[in-house]
Amino acid sequence: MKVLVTYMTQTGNTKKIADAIYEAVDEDKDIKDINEVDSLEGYDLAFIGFPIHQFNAPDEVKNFLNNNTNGKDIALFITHGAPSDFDQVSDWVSKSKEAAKDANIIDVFQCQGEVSKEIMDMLQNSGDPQMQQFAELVSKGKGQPDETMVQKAKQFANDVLTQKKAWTK
Ligand SMILES: Cc1cc2nc3c(=O)[nH]c(=O)nc-3n(C[C@H](O)[C@H](O)[C@H](O)COP(=O)(O)O)c2cc1C
Repeated sequence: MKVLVTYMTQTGNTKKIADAIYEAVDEDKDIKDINEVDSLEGYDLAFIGFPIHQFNAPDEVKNFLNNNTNGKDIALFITHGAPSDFDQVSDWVSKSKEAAKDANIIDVFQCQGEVSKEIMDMLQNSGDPQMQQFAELVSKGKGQPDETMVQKAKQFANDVLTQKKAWTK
């Protein structure tokens, strides 16, 4: 089986999870920035990771999912500034999955990722109480994804592979 791990990252959080997944995969495997991937041809399974931007997958990721995942077995991994159990996270995940609606999405991993200082400053200085409240919420994610999350991501990768193998038997 040939496996691809591909990701978009700006500050390294999603790449940290990508590296953990790649390490856990005990198959013929590649890891690539999403900008280096032209298609999923030749891969039996792709793990596709990205951060949430403005409550959704970034446009370039949505385009990639729309254009490349039709009929493919994929698993998504998503990082965001909010805590994992924040009630809006499931909405953001659903919206992201919508962009890959013609894929077979085996599973989705999501976790908190520390928000860059630039974004924190922007939220704090916005003058918008809702944004400032959000800044307070995401400030608790300093140091995420941590080692516990890295281990969870590895477990996720193993579980996805087990499911994929069960189907292709
Ligand atoms: C432009 C921008 C928009 C963001 N919007 C959200 C958001 O809507 N919800 C959220 O929880 N985090 C948001 N974040 C935080 C990132 O999703 C989070 O820090 C993520 O882990 C960054 O991943 P990366 O280091 O791989 O780029 C945003 C970050 C940026 C830069």
